Amino acid sequence: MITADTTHTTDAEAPARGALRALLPALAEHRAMTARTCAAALLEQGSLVALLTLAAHTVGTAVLEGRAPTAVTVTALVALVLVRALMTWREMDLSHDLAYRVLAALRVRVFDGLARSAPARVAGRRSGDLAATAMADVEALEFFYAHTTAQLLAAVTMFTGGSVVLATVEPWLPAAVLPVAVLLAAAPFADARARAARGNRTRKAVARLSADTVETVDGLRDLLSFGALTERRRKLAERGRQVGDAQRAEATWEAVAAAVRDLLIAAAVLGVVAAAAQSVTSGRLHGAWAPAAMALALSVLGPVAESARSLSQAVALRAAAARVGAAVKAPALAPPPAAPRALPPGPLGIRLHRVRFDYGGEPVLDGVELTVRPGQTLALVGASGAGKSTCAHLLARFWDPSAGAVQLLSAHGDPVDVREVSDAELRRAVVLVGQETPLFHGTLAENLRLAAPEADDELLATTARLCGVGKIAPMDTLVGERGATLSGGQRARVALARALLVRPRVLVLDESTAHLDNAGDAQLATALREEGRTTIVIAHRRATVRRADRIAVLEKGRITEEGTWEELTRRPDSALNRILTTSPS
Ligand SMILES: Nc1ncnc2c1ncn2[C@@H]1O[C@H](COP(=O)(O)OP(=O)(O)OP(=O)(O)O)[C@@H](O)[C@H]1O
Repeated sequence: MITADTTHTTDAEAPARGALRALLPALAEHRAMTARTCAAALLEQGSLVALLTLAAHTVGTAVLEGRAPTAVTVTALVALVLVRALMTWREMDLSHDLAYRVLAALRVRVFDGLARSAPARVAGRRSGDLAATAMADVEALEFFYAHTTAQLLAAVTMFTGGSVVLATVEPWLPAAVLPVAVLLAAAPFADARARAARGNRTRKAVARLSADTVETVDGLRDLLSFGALTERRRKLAERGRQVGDAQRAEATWEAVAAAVRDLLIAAAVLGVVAAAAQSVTSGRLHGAWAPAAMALALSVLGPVAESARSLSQAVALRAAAARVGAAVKAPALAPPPAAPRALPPGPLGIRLHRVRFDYGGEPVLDGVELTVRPGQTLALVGASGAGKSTCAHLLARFWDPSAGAVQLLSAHGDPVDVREVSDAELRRAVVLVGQETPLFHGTLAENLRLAAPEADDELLATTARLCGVGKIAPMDTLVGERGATLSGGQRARVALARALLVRPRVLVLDESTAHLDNAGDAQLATALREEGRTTIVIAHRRATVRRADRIAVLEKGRITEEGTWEELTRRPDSALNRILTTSPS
């Protein structure tokens, strides 16, 4: 059973808290680099804190005591400036390097997740939406990996160290900065739910815009011929506005949060100034420490505020993190066997045994019983929506039946459940060719070799000739994205040749020749028959059905009729005759 995709939250809903935490283990795979990044962040922040504090103390001493700074002090200040500059570069370089490495691995995992759950889960979702998860969401997480963890660690360390120094100078000075630091640190979590929900709204809006844009580009020809471009443009503009509105709402709240942060820091610095002034006037503190304490407070609170801002932004990324996490963890809908069984050698037959299947609602297949002997060609016939393609997808094990079994039969009739066969062996044994088999941007030869990269030029040429691909264009011709430079019939020929290169023992043709004219269909049928493999042909064309050794009719989720063309067409009231009345010749 295939259920609807549940990885998405509604617009207003905040995604689960754990979504961001789940991103952390990816850093563990780059422990050494994470440690170097943290060290660089510590040195970057530490050098600035030391520089500002020492400079303020030096100026205070110069003003109050009329003493010029010593050579050691000047050297220390210059050294701190250099360290700060060096570490700013180093920290940025390392944190981005780390983030890009993590993202590169994450992109592969998202792709693996999509591949694992394809096509069942993918079928229910729009390609633009999937592209948004694979690209935009992963990209958005760059901020989390490059600007959050190391900086937060360094900010906490600097603040703790700075508080200790302040306490050494004057025991109650930290009292002015501590409450502010706590408030700054708590702020991102105070409205985390609302912030995550706002982030979710933005990501949803971006995903919808992406899905509509991809659909528009794909369907440009039809939109143009129906004169529907203006309406589509209006829809895209509306989607763009929705993205803008969602982003504006985020920016507005971010601006308010920034103002509150600045206010808190200013209050803390004023508190430190007041406390230091009090201590200086009462004689407990040397006057030079007043500006130094102020500089110290400011320089340790700055990174805390910056980390609070980063955390706030990271909270808004929960939606992206949740979508990426769901894609990475997507379970396999056709899980691999624990102990794979080898397929018997020789020709393979097929048996669908009491197969039931549904897409989450009413059963599409409800006890299908069908056997195809090794080497036989069977035409599977049925009205539109009867479940023929679903049978084909079960045979290719895109997904598994909810009851019953899909089996491959040895020449002696011994069955092997496709669930027991390794993915690699099954892909070599059973090949499905659909009506809209996509071609990829590249040459004809590259498209043919997709399924059999090891195929040599001779085999390639023979197969291409067999399927009439040789007449289309030279093998090094670029076919354009999705085979856009080829006609429907030419694409069908390439798709069939590509399938034959695998030398499958079972070939499932789902309306694969529907784009061909009758002569082309007949020529390909001859080419395929010569190969002598077991074939299931799903077709509406009368001539294609007629050529099969046997014909099975699928109705109401079951095989209701089976026999040869002569047997089934002899009876005027047969289901086949009924279906063929509305089929092309
Ligand atoms: N991914 C899917 N999710 C939900 N329902 C689906 C999905 N794919 C197919 N269906 C439904 O399952 C039923 C059988 O579809 P299927 O494509 O197997 O029919 P078919 O006999 O191949 O039709 P056609 O001859 O028009 O290609 C239809 O009602 C269809 O709407």
